[in-house]
Amino acid sequence: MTEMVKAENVHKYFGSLEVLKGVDLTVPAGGVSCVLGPSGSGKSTFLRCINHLEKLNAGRIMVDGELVGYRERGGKLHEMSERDIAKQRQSIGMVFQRFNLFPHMTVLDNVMEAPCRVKRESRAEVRERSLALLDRVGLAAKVDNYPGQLSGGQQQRVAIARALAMRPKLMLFDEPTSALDPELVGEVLEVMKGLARDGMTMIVVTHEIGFAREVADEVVFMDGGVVVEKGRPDEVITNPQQERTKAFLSKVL
Ligand SMILES: Nc1ncnc2c1ncn2[C@@H]1O[C@H](COP(=O)(O)OP(=O)(O)OP(=O)(O)O)[C@@H](O)[C@H]1O
Repeated sequence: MTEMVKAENVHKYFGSLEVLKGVDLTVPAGGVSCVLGPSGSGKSTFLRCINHLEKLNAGRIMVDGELVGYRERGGKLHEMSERDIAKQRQSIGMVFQRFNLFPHMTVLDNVMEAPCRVKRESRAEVRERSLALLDRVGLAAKVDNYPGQLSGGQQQRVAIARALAMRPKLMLFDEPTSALDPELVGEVLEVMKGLARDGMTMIVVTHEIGFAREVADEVVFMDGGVVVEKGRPDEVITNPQQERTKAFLSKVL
């Protein structure tokens, strides 16, 4: 099994508040992990540590065999150079609750922006790839529109295409459907299911239990900065063992 993500004993503090208290997670290449848990349990912070948006205070994270961050408790952080961080971030796509597209740029230009600016790839190549990606997320007819002309679900699909345009080896989703009107959630989840079928490695923080049940290879339940329980969906969702998992699921199911 090739490990795409291996996180061990990750700790994160904001001031004196310990938000991650020793989180472990392994995702094999091509695997999908869905992270569930109540608000404030540290799910977003954990994703942000993987993507260098936060620095961990202790523990270790590897992505595709390369170190993201490492620190012995109380010791010095293994510092990656800014250049190595930038390079690694290019291989990790992230989709947030809020899509933050550039409002003054067309859908196509939003998708092309990062590969052209950051990777300096040829515009012609990026354009072809971006058009194919927009077709894949069902937005071939909208490439010349501006984000403000699209629904929330369409904008989130653009955000997914934008992340994919960088050809990531790992996709992180942080509650990608939480800001959407209920009738628009399904179209975004369908795109994500397609990605999973195509073998993309994904970590998905979500409250969509049905999606987790259908798509996840592993479901991870976090509460209070720790992984309370993890396993296959039929274990964690259908037959949870821990009281905290049962209490959470009884509220959301
Ligand atoms: N930059 C920050 N500075 C201080 N505290 C923070 C910061 N980011 C997050 N926190 C706190 O860390 C805790 C965990 O937040 P986090 O967003 O990781 O949880 P979550 O499980 O993703 O919750 P939600 O489902 O509401 O997004 C919360 O108490 C939050 O207030």
